[in-house]
Amino acid sequence: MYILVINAGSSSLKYQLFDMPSDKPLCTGLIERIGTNEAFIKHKILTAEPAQTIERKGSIADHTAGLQQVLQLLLDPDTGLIHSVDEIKAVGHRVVHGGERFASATLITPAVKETIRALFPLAPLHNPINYQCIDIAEHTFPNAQQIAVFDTAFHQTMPQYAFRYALPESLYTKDGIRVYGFHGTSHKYVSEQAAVWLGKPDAKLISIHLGNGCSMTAVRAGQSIDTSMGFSPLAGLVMGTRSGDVDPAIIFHLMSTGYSPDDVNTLLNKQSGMQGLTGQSDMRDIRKALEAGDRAAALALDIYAYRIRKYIGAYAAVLNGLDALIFTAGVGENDTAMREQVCDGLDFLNINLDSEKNSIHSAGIREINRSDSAVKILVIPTNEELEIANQSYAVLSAN
Ligand SMILES: Nc1ncnc2c1ncn2[C@@H]1O[C@H](COP(=O)(O)OP(=O)(O)O)[C@@H](O)[C@H]1O
Ligand SMILES: CC(=O)OP(=O)(O)O
Ligand SMILES: [Mg+2]
Repeated sequence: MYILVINAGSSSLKYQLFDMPSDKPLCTGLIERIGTNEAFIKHKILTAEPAQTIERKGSIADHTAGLQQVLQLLLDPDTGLIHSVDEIKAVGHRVVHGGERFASATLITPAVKETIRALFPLAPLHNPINYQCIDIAEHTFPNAQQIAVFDTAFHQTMPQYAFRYALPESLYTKDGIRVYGFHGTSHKYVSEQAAVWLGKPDAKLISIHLGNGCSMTAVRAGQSIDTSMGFSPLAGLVMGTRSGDVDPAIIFHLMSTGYSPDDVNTLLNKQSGMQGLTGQSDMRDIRKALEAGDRAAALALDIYAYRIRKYIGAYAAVLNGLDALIFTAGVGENDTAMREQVCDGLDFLNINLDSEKNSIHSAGIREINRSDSAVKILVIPTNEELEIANQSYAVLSAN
């Protein structure tokens, strides 16, 4: 059975076509820098021998335009993997915010769509895009089942003392103001891989997802017990364009100087983080700036790494011990220097990185700690699409 998975992030769209239940990927693709004139699509056909890659560069205005190009590639008379839309039996969608309603994946009904829409204000960079992708997929594949897999679901195991803010109770009970946490599909996937790698189902883990959005999760025995994003994906670590943690009083101060609520929202979500500190949000560009001697880039990288180290300390305390740190997502998997900087000076926690192992790139799971390090340091490529395909298949099997 063919399941198409659509993973729309804030600036990218990733997709994979799987033959389920064998987990076999037939094609995989990525669109990056959506919303710019330098967008590009990389579409890899894995059934060809050797694998064939089709690349296109140019302007892609938004996720809708991007997804339409993906559908053309899938249905292309020469290189397409499907000849009729009905070959795809289900479409699994990443949906970032599921509120408290969804602790697991679900079939998309009009009521589910309405809930996703009601959560737009809480995930303004994500839920509207996820909703658009669902609309397009329903239209393009009218006979396929549509399934939503939520970033928030994995974090529904957090204890109340971790997910509640110190605010009047009615703001939680009536208005749903609490920590939800995000990137749950990725944290779940890599923490399960780590537990298998360690041979320890009850492992104490800190999962560090560093993409455009960045978050960390403390995982004990396969369950999320705390996470760095909060009510929205704006809290916690320094990100590509998001500030992460700031003193809320800054917001009132800005508003007293003439910022509107919308201005502050745009400032913190789109003009802050690495973008605000350096003028660029993509870590590869920031690394180039650093090489060229840019002092703002050096400081921004220090702030980015320092924030991660603070959360490692906090989560080691919350877990009362630590078996492994996991680095994942674009920056976590690829940025050797950032992993080195994060782990430097954590030897009191028995976290000891091996610089040589850290600098070797290879596919699959890698252990980059010294052999005498009590805490393992793992690089685990995330695969949110595979996790979404598996959860979607499970939903279909149960219905
Ligand atoms: N080789 C690399 N070195 C450093 N950063 C990288 C590298 N490859 C990708 N990245 C960074 O990873 C980030 C994107 O990560 P990704 O997980 O794809 O994000 P998202 O899913 O949020 O779009 C970008 O900041 C990009 O610069
Ligand atoms: C929730 C979130 O921040 O997602 P992304 O990293 O894909 O923007
Ligand atoms: Mg992502």
